[in-house]
Amino acid sequence: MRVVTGGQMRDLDRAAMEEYGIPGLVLMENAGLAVVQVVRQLLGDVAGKRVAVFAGKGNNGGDGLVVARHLFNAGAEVKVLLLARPEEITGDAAVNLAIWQKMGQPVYPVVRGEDLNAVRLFLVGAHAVVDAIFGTGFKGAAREPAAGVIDAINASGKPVVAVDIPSGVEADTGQVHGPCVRATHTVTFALPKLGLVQEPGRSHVGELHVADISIPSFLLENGAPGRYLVTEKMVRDWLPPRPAWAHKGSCGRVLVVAGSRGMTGAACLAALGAARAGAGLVTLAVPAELQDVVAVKLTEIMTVGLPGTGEGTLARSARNEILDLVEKADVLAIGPGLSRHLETVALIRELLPAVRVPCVIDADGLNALAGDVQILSRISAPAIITPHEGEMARLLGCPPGEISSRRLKVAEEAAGNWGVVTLLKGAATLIACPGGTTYINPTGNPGLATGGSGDVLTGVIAGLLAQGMDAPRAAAAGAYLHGLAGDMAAREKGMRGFLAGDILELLPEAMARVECTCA
Ligand SMILES: NC(=O)C1=CN([C@@H]2O[C@H](COP(=O)(O)OP(=O)(O)OC[C@H]3O[C@@H](n4cnc5c(N)ncnc54)[C@H](O)[C@@H]3O)[C@@H](O)[C@H]2O)[C@@H](O)CC1
Ligand SMILES: [K+]
Repeated sequence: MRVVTGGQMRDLDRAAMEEYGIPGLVLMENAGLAVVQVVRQLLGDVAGKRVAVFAGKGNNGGDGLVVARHLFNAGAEVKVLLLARPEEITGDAAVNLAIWQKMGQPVYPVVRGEDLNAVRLFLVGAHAVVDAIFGTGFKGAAREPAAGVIDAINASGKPVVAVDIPSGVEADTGQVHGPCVRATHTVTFALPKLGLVQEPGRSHVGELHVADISIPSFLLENGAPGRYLVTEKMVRDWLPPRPAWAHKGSCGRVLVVAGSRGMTGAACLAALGAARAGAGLVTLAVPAELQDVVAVKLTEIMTVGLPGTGEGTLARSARNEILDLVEKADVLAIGPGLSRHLETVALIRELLPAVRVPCVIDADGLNALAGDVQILSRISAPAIITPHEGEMARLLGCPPGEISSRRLKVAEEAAGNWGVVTLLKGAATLIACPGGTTYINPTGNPGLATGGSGDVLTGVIAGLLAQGMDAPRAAAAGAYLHGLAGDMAAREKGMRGFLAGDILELLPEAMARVECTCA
């Protein structure tokens, strides 16, 4: 499903109105009706229920006035609290305000500090709150009186249905710079906005509903490069079929180059991730002194010992042996637990430009490139990098704190500049592709912040690549399935304590769920 900025949504609204003649009032009416539907789901019969509708001075407030009218007609006791003077309301919102007033219904302006007492009083008796204060036109931090109203709504503990976006979230970034409504439900119109699927905005959304407001569907999903939320259906459609005549040689061979003394777990988890994702054959190559250790840990994975340094890391002299192994593989996954030993760093830097199969580069495979990141542009095969924010900061040579507020921009610039699929881990994981498409992954939970989780992801992506998926889809589907397995682990074992091994255990079930569910 496509995800848009506020500006892109305005363009779509405008196209619907100007090119197709759909009046703005019709869009606003449909928007309001969609919100009413969710309020009805929440309250059941609305007759006699008290609903506080907070309306701002823009079109989001206009939507709120439509909601108020329909709830009133259904018998609800509706209070409209207007965060503006009535004369400040213009356009379609003013039409809906006039209708409301002609129906003999009052509006309660909230424009001064002392009006907040009345707001708190209304909230005490309310069964539900409709937040139509700010929509896609909001930027920065809410000023008074909206700031105080938002705090009062949150303090009330009442269920809140946000109109289009919780007030206080910036639609384009998900940034929250001041007071922000914590919604139980958000009804967004036509397409999700970027701010609804990126933190910290995402945590304010509650249950997300995407409502049709009659914008022609071909305007919304035109298949052009853009930002897309990964859905279960997309992953199902992408997963390569496994034909009846499949044999292990036809399901892809993955070579995992990973591990160092003290970091054998990372190597094993990556190898198992590839196998669990369905790769036919997986070979794990580690420094020779570790081969016996990993061979004991792994039953289904083949192991190879490579020349090592005195510190138990891969030696520079391993280059040719690795390239020979790569020749026999369909995919290379490199990086988990390799260490930052100078010789190993040199090996990685020399090796990558010579690789001719699709590869996934993670962890120390990426750390090795810090300071010489242009090596990525010299990889001739499709490549996927999977940094977390710290690794990305190292690659870019900037402080780690500078990534989190502009994750989307960072990932998209990296993909464009380096010509590699860039999977930036975190909530939500982003997969930016050199072709201009970015996928946003909705699955996963904070429990995934556990050692080894990223190594499993590297393996899963490599396993999907080996089965014939292209790099963007393998990365996006890998993130989706890995997050889904994490969500299942959280449900089964509790979010705080599940381990990377639990993600591995649940991957087959996550894939089965995606493959079997009907559209
Ligand atoms: N035809 C359309 O464009 C449609 C728009 N719709 C609704 O309209 C919304 C967008 O409407 P608008 O563009 O009027 O914008 P908003 O309704 O989001 O209103 C923005 C208002 O808030 C003010 N504002 C911005 N930042 C502020 C801050 N930090 N503190 C205090 N005030 C601030 C602005 O000056 C502006 O008056 C959508 O979110 C959606 O709910 C829907 O009715 C569907 C159709
Ligand atoms: K809102």
